[in-house]
Amino acid sequence: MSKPFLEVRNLVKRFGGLAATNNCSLEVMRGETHALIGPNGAGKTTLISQLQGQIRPDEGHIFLDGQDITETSMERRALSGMARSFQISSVFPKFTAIANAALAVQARKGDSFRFLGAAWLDRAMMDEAREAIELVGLGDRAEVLAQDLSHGERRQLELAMVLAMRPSLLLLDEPMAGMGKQDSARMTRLLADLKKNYTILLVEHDMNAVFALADRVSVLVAGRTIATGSPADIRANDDVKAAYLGHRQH
Ligand SMILES: Nc1ncnc2c1ncn2[C@@H]1O[C@H](COP(=O)(O)OP(=O)(O)OP(=O)(O)O)[C@@H](O)[C@H]1O
Repeated sequence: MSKPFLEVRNLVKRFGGLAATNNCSLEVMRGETHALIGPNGAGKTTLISQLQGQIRPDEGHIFLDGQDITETSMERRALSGMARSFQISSVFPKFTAIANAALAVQARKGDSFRFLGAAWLDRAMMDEAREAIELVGLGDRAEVLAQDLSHGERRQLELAMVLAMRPSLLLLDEPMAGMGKQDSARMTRLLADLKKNYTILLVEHDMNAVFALADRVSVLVAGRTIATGSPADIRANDDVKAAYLGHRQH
């Protein structure tokens, strides 16, 4: 059996008396699309924040490609390929889609977002930015200001910005949030295409998307992984069914 690309071992994060992740363990194999599901408040976002390095665990370890990164800074994790989807708030509304993607390329090259230097004077960076924009299907919207994009298109732009980081592991926290049926379906198709080339950890409430995309699914309940398996296994798992009873998803 090959080693996991991402391994989470007994992660604990407490907020006061509440353990948001409570001895959480998880393994994601290289090339896999692994979905993380669970009722509201189960600790999914807290787990992703610990993987990204934004929140430090109280206990436990995180390994990326065999390296213990539990104490590694968020910046170093990003540079070593761990990329969380940008939130809409990190998109610059008055910049074009492609300029936003260029800033993400620039960030990968070690410059801060704050130094808006000459990102768009650098031909190579612009080519990379265009490639990312085209990968997410926004090629013909490249010159549109981010503020004039639809909600769905802005989420596509966030994805382009993550891809511009050349990630080895994509952490996607609810990429379909706030989307209508049509946009969700488009994002699902886009991710189905991307999953061929990336290792993805996907947190998502949209079960149609989860079951369409995931190679394996882990179920988080009260901060702990209660089951991991194929989508078919998870659908049939009695513990999972019980955990969801009374927890309607939004
Ligand atoms: N910064 C914080 N301070 C205090 N409590 C927090 C903090 N962040 C999260 N929590 C609590 O930790 C628990 C897990 O929250 P988290 O957002 O990780 O769950 P989730 O599974 O992502 O939920 P959802 O599906 O609703 O997004 C919740 O009870 C939440 O209220």
